[in-house]
Amino acid sequence: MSQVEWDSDELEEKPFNRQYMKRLIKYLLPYKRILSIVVLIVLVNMALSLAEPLLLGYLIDEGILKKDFTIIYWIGGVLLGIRLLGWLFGYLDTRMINFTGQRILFDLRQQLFNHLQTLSFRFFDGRPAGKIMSRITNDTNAIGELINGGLITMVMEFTHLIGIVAILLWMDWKLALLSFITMPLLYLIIVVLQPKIEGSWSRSRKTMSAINGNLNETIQGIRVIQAFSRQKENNRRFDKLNSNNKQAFMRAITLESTVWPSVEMIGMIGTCIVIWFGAREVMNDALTLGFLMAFINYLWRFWGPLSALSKVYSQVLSAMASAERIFEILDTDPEVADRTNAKPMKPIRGEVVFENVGFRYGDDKPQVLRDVNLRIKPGQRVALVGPTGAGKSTIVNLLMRFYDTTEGRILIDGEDVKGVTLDSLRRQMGIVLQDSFIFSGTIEENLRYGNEDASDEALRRAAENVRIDRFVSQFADGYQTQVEERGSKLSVGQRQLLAFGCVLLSDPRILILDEATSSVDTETEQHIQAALQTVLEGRTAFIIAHRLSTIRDADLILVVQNGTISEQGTHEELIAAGGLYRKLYTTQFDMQQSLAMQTGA
Ligand SMILES: Nc1ncnc2c1ncn2[C@@H]1O[C@H](COP(=O)(O)OP(=O)(O)OP(=O)(O)O)[C@@H](O)[C@H]1O
Repeated sequence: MSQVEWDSDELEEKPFNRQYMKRLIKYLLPYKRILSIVVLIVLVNMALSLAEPLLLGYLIDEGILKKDFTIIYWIGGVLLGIRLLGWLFGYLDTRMINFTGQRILFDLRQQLFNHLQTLSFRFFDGRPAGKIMSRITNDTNAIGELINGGLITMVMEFTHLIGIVAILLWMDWKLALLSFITMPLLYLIIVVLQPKIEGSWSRSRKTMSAINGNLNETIQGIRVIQAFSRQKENNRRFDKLNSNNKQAFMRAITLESTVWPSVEMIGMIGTCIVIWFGAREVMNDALTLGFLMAFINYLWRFWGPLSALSKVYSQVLSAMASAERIFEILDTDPEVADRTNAKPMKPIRGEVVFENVGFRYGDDKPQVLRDVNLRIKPGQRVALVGPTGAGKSTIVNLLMRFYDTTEGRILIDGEDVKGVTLDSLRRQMGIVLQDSFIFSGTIEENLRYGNEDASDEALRRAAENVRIDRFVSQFADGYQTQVEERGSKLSVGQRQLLAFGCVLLSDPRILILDEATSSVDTETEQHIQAALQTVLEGRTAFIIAHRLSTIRDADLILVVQNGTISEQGTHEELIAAGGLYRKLYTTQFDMQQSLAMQTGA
């Protein structure tokens, strides 16, 4: 599978690829019965509609010219019947194909979503969330459109075209060939201009997605925009994008409005040749009037399928681009996955050992950790400190098995984490990130995120222990209050407390905590610290600490520097050692002192 570009502008069309088409057709197989019925109905409908001009010719020759009203009534009735049947078949077809198309879309989207959730962090690194989302929505839609409309149009219009050509040749091959004289001209117009039209539609769509991207960024960043008074500059940028879109659209529509009328014009030349030649034949009694009318009627029907097919073709090409992107996701295997002989992790006591652990985020990326050796006893409270980018988060990422070590191994209670099932391991571990993620739903649902079956009593106790009961009771709906995605209804401190509550309820044996850097008011800070003491009790804990004052009583402090543990010990030991920790501590301490003096606290 080719490497699909994620950062650059994604191509909207790709050449026809038989392999992708075969894979796409596999999604149709479970519905082959219903699809065969659809195709059958389409073909019957097409045959009925193709009979119309012949019936019309018969009506003229045998009914009108011979003044036979029985034939006129009969043919009129049959034509009406054909249209009625056509309407009924069309209705059935549309329903069936839309139903099947939606089922296939449903299957594809579900498969993608399920697969996406199994993918490792490395997949998401460097792949913008917006683009992943667009793959699941836009790209599946493009494929859905092809199935819904495209494939049936293709079958229908192709048989229509073949049917028309066959009937024309059968009726009078010389006259048919004469009317095809203009074909090369037509071919030239379609081949040269149609890609240009598609190109300009594609530009129009691209400019539209630029508008969407800009809108998205503006809404997400509205606070920063207003804070920096950037509205004017933003308006200018948006204005440019907006007029790009307008121009692209106008060009597309101008081209489109010239091509099809010219195609019809050329078609008319063919028809005129038939009229000039055919009329003479009718006058010489070599052809009947009804025959000529039927022939011309078929000629007029020729352009519809041609235009529909050229549109379907570009639909196929854009579905190829979508298929490539979708299959790239489906073909990516999760890097961190259960080994075939993985066993469930026993109930964890909490001993953690790092043995010569080394790590890099990618083969072409620099070494981030090297020779990390640690031995943590069950229940120990470990603090990780060090400059930004030193590797603290990486250490906990490895412990959670978000990534696998590239060198060395990590043992929990003597078990190599790579040898146990991910589910059994992660269920016994908990993590609270700096920016606690709140899912849309109620506060209770968020609390239960790690343990849906917790009793109401346990929920209440956890909430009290982390002191969220106080602010929750102020909401009219209490624990049933709906919180929005990313928890914008809650303050930073409240979100952190909620995340603690969730972790407490899921009762992990090893807890990882990325201490919030954002400052909260002193009272919330005290709440957080008190809640933290409860949450940490009886668990092995790793705390990535930014405020060194909060970790003075940690059992072990690890100083991470350039991907290695440069110092380790208790606060007193490290201060006495006079290394980096002492430097960091005294700098922070001095800063706090001077801040306190300035604010008069
Ligand atoms: N997903 C990633 N892909 C590639 N490189 C990464 C990734 N995450 C982190 N890094 C790199 O690994 C190094 C260590 O990063 P890490 O996040 O572990 O540092 P940290 O000590 O936690 O920093 P901070 O205190 O700022 O959070 C950095 O140089 C960073 O650029």
